[in-house]
Parts: sequence; structure tokens; C-alpha cells
Amino acid sequence: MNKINIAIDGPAAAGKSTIAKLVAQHFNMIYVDTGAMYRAITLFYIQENSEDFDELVKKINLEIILKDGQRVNLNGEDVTERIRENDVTEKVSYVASKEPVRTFLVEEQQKLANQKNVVMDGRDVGTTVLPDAELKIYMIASVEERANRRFKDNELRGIKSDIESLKTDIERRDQYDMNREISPLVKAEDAISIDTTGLSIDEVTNKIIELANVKLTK
Ligand SMILES: Nc1ncnc2c1ncn2[C@@H]1O[C@H](COP(=O)(O)OP(=O)(O)OP(=O)(O)O)[C@@H](O)[C@H]1O
Ligand SMILES: Nc1ccn([C@@H]2O[C@H](COP(=O)(O)O)[C@@H](O)[C@H]2O)c(=O)n1
Repeated sequence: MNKINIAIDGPAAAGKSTIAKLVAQHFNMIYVDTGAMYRAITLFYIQENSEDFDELVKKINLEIILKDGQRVNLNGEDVTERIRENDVTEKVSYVASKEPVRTFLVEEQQKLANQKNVVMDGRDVGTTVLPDAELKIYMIASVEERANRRFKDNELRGIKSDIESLKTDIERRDQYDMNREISPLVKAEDAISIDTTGLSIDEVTNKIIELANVKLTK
């Protein structure tokens, strides 16, 4: 098999996007961050101040540029950095629970992966977006470790934060994502769980590269 899709799902800050990017680089595959797409619709929801999600998805012009890392254009404007801000993070799980939003984005994500050769990370990639992905990973880490990682990340970016608030935000988002009605965050039956607590970025990346190599040499 010379082309495969890899699905990486898991809770907030488990390391999905960091590892997915490195695995994609290693195999010269395309990396798709589905969370960024939910974040872009959330920014549009904030701008439009409307609860009419059917209308929002009809009006949105979302462009995902997959060259040299992923960039996101919303209605012609590059919002790649803007969608990481707190107002978006606070509301994204609410917006992501809405049926018109999920139907619209799942279709877009399936189009991005239809030629294979994609590493896609999110919450429902292995269960809903790419149920036939050749390799599915369910990535977890303790909430303490995830909050510590986000804290260090923020420090490096010069953003002030505290561990307790980070823990609360991570837990709130996980609860929402795991308990929504449509495509909740859950491990796909055929996914391989990797607990990254105490593992380095290189150790996790190499583990997934090994698993992917097995699929590629079949
Ligand atoms: N195995 C690891 N060991 C140490 N730090 C890690 C590891 N994996 C990721 N990190 C760090 O943890 C932070 C969060 O990782 P990342 O953003 O990749 O998580 P995520 O699962 O994609 O989060 P989200 O779903 O919230 O976007 C980053 O600063 C990253 O460098
Ligand atoms: N496949 C996905 C991906 C993301 N979400 C929702 O978006 C939020 C933000 O995701 P990040 O990966 O950028 O943190 C996430 O908390 C989910 O609510 C989703 O539903 N499905």
C-alpha cells in the first residue's frame, strides 16, 4: 500500500497537532487540523452574532490552504492566528455541537482526504470523517500534563496563564466534546490508544511512524 490516511483523535492538548505535523513531514503527507476549521466557523459566529447555524454555514467562505502547514482564510481574510484567541476557544465546543456545522465541515474534511496521503487530527476523524482510515490513533495524556504543556507553550509565546485555569478550560472542553449528541469524542473501536504522559514528542512521533510503516509495507 503506498498511500494511507492517518486519523489522530483525542482530548484537548494531548499533543495531536504537534505529532500529526511531524508524522506528516516524515512521510511527506498532508496535515489537516480539523479543529482549526471549527474555530474558523466559531469566529464567524462571533462576528455575525447569530444562532442561525444553517444560515451561517451557507454564508461562510472558508478556505483551507494546505501548503507548508495549514492556513485558514475566512471570507478572504487570513485568520490562522486570530482563531487561537480566548473568545474563540471559549465558544468553539458549543458551535461544534451544532448539526449544520458538523455536516458542513465533515463533508469538507472528507474532500480534503479523498486522494489519501493525509494525517488528520481532531475529535471524530476515526469515527466519522475517515472511518476507513488505515491507521487510527487515540491520543491521551493526564490533565495535569496537558495543562503543564499548555502553560509552557504560553510562556514561550509571552502569554500569561495559570495552570489551574488551563486545567479547568481543558476539562470543560473535554466534557462538552465527549457528551455532545452528534459525533462525540470517543475512541474508535479500531483505534490504537497512546498515552503520551511522560513521553517525549520524539518518542510519540516514532511510535506512530512505526505503526504507519507497518501499514505502508502491507
Ligand atoms: N509528547 C509530548 N511531550 C511533551 N510536550 C508535548 C508532547 N506532545 C505535545 N506537546 C506539547 O503540548 C502542547 C499541546 O500540544 P498540541 O497543541 O499538539 O495538542 P493538541 O492535542 O493538538 O491540542 P488541541 O486539540 O487543544 O488543539 C504543545 O506545546 C506541544 O509542544
Ligand atoms: N474534529 C473535530 C475537531 C475539533 N472539534 C471541536 O473544536 C474544538 C477546538 O479544537 P482544537 O483541536 O483546535 O482544540 C474542540 O474542542 C471541539 O469542540 C470537533 O468537534 N471536532
